[in-house]
Amino acid sequence: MSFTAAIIGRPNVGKSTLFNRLVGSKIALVDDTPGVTRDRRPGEARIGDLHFTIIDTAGLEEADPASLEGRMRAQTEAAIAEADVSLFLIDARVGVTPVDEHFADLLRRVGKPVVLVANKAEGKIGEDGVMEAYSLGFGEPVAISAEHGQGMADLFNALLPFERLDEDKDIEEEGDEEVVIGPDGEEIFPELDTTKPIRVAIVGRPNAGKSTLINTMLGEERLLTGPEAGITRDSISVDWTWRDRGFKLFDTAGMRKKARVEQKLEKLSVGDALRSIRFAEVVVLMLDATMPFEKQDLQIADLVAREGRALVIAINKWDLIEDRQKAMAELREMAERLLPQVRGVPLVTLSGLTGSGIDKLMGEILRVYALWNRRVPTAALNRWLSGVLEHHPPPAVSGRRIKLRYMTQPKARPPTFVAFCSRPEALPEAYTRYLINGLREAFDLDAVPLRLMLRKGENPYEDKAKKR
Ligand SMILES: Nc1nc2c(ncn2[C@@H]2O[C@H](COP(=O)(O)OP(=O)(O)OP(=O)(O)O)[C@@H](O)[C@H]2O)c(=O)[nH]1
Ligand SMILES: Nc1nc2c(ncn2[C@@H]2O[C@H](COP(=O)(O)OP(=O)(O)OP(=O)(O)O)[C@@H](O)[C@H]2O)c(=O)[nH]1
Repeated sequence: MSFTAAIIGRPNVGKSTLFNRLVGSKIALVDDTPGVTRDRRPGEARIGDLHFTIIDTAGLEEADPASLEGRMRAQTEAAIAEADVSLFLIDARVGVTPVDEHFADLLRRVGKPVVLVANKAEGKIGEDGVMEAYSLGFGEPVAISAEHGQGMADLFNALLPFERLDEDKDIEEEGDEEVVIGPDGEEIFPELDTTKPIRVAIVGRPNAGKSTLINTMLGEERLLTGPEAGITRDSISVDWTWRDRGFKLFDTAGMRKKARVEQKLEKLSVGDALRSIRFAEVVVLMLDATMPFEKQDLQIADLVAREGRALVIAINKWDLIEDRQKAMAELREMAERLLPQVRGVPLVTLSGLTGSGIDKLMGEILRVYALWNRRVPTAALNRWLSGVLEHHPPPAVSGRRIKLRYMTQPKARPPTFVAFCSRPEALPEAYTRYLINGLREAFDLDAVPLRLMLRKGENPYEDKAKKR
């Protein structure tokens, strides 16, 4: 399964040329006259074995910034809306122009992912333009030459995180199944399907010991020998059974280093981590006990929280630690201080080399998986809410009390709650945090990310109740 990218940029930056390069057949017109191609055009693009849909927005008349309104804006907005990511092209030979800046504003306002691309970067003339592109505020530009096919490997790496695995959709769509209402009005939630393998990604910095752990689990040198280059990425996972429960284990960097020799993998990119996180239901972040909580570890933990996956932190190479009690106290302190966004996340010490601690790790994986799938009955939720409102009601903002009326959990994976509120936009952030922490405590939902959404409105079930 693939994703959609939109090529965005002012006329003549080389959008059609890039489109042709990626789609591989000359179906888009290329011309020196600005505005030569027309309308939005989708094509099936390919870089290496990365397949995706690309939308070209070429062919919009040159307009001065003031009149970026109109056709150009409408086309661009439509393309951005359709796409998972925008390839924002500038002309490295010209540098950043006011029209580029207007496109940048537009993209920023929409707030969807942007990959900044400095085209026509072949040779020396483009160098200044590439540097200038940083000023647009979309991070490091990917320097390419669409005409000469340069920079395609970098573009590949920049787009890789957006590739959607087949599993992605399943993960997102499960957990909001229809809830059956029983004879007494109580909700009957679907049972957790224990026949389905639990998808576990093992992520961490190079050398943390991911491959060693998986090899020990599997009891064979499987990762070191396979998989060969060219195997589809979707199938890079290994099946494993632990105490009658099926697992699919996934180790990106360790496996892909062997699978993709063309890629620079000295350092684990955020894109790599994001891929495995998306694949997983439970993510095991593996730290090296001799140098825990480095910047990259924290970044990965943050990604896991943002993607809403269940997290277990595995402290590996525990066999090397002498004063374990002291080390554990320090690790707990660090986790609390450095990772407030994943409060309560389990820390498991182990040695992938000797195999000690693996049972403990598996136990925690099962525990957080169950929590992550947890459904709280609406009645219990609202009983809890009325207690909260009594003891610690929302504050008054600009002289008026904010009313919270009703709460429900429409989905799990991760547990996601909706609260109906008279003025959601005015409810202070601190109060939302208070509610989330309260939910954690009341329903034993520590250790997994929780989502709380505020909706404007009354209790949606009140009318029904009255009618009855
Ligand atoms: N030097 C150089 N020229 C390029 C490169 N890519 C595109 N061009 C040239 O730039 C001009 C414009 O390219 P197009 O692909 O038509 O640009 P566009 O952004 O689609 O333009 P509109 O259709 O006007 O929106 C053409 O003359 C291309 O040959 C490149 O990588 N290097
Ligand atoms: N003492 C000790 N060493 C370990 C342990 N686990 C792994 N190592 C060593 O750490 C080094 C890195 O292990 P790998 O399993 O290759 O690490 P990785 O995280 O898969 O690394 P990449 O493939 O580069 O991402 C190897 O030399 C292992 O022998 C452990 O539990 N204890």
